[in-house]
Amino acid sequence: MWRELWTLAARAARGSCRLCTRQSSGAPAFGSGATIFALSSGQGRCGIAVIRTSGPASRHALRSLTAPRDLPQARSASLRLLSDPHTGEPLDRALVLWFPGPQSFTGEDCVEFHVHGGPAVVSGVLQALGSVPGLRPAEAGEFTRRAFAHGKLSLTEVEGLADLIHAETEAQRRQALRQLDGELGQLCHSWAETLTKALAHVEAYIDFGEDDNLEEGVLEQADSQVQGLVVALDAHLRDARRGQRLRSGAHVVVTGPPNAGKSSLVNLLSQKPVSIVSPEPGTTRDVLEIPVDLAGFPALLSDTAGLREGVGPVEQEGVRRARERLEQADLILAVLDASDLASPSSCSFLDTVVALLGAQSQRLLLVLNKSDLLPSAGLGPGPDLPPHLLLSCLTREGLDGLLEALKKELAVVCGDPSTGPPLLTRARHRHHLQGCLDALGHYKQTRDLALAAEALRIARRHLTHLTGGGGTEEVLDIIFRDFCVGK
Ligand SMILES: Nc1nc2c(ncn2[C@@H]2O[C@H](COP(=O)(O)OP(=O)(O)OP(=O)(O)O)[C@@H](O)[C@H]2O)c(=O)[nH]1
Ligand SMILES: [K+]
Ligand SMILES: [Mg+2]
Repeated sequence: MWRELWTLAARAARGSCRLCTRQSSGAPAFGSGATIFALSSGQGRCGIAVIRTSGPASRHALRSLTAPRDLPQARSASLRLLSDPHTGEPLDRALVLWFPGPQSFTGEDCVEFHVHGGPAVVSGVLQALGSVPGLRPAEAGEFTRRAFAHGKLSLTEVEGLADLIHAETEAQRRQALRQLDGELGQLCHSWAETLTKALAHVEAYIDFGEDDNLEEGVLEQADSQVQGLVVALDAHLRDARRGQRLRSGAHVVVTGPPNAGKSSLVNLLSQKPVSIVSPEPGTTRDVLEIPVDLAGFPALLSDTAGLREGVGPVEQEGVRRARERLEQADLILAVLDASDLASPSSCSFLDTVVALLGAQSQRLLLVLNKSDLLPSAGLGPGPDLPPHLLLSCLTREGLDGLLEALKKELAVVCGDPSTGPPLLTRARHRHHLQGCLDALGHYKQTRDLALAAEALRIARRHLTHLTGGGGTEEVLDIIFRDFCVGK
């Protein structure tokens, strides 16, 4: 239905182009080009829906729908009767907000209509806007794109905004807000400034190297600036993709011998019956993945087949897949049956998998499940155990402790968005930082000053591209594709 509304509005907008009358308001408008409009709040029946416009005809659109009233005071809400500009038919009693540019989200003249969220009201207002000359429906991400074009947001801030809209966990929200605040962009700007200084020194030496007036040691200064930058960039790139994990989820893999309660744990953590649980060993055979919010961090939780040898070909394939998945894990949840620690399958799991993964320093939490089956004295004498947590999937005892431990581990794996330097959340960020670092490598190697200067320019260009300066259209298209219509 929403698509139909949209087509109607688009048609109304196209119709108005044929009639094309000039803007009647004599006041100078801020911004240029077409004026766009869209439903900016979520789709579907709701209490209040927000429709907004951006562009020079916003003022005219507001006047047309609220005639004969004056423009409301800038940036404060006013109650107005909206009616169709052609038929005069009342559409809704709504709050309207008038944001004259450049003090608006896009930097252009903008209007927000906060209307009642019924489909008929929304479609009526969209159609009315479509019939105002100079207005057309917005494309996906077009409001944000205009904000970027008018210097209201840098590219990393745009990405932060997209992430904020899509954020599903607390940690993602914090990270997105920091990026929206421009922290990563500011860091890149300060790095680019360092490079500009170094470049100025090298160029001065090229131009006036023979000149006695040139202060001593200009080249050495440039070298030490570059060296400092290399160290900083290196540290950022070595953050081991934490920011990307925070954006797209850490891989958390549940493993253990058959029947330890792996699937029970996956169901408990995801709060959904995603995996089949049964008393029969070998129930899970394929890798089962589910995105979850683990203690505020985004994770992709994988349930896997119980590890054992000498079973049928199907289960063996499951075991092979489980091992493969373990290699890609950011964090492993190793599960054992606490009441069955002396069994051959538990011992073999502890001796091989847990010991091996520990030696490879992969992050691992050992969970002893079914604690409800233990005698009241707790774990009896048994094998020497590495640090572990006791849990009962059945009674949920120990769940809080496990979530607390998961939170600590995931803060290491994903980076803690409340502290520390801004994280690189996208492959694009890494690409440009690596490009910058490579160019600085060339700078250090070459003995030719002209080539050294060029290397500094290339390095600086990578940093500028990262924040969207001189960005190519394709990059912009990819980034703005993440947005929905109305944003
Ligand atoms: N008493 C008790 N039983 C549990 C607990 N957790 C799981 N179980 C039972 O243990 C059995 C095996 O549980 P699953 O979750 O299927 O174990 P699994 O490790 O996924 O098993 P496979 O997929 O076959 O390797 C089921 O009968 C569960 O009900 C627990 O905390 N306490
Ligand atoms: K089972
Ligand atoms: Mg299972």
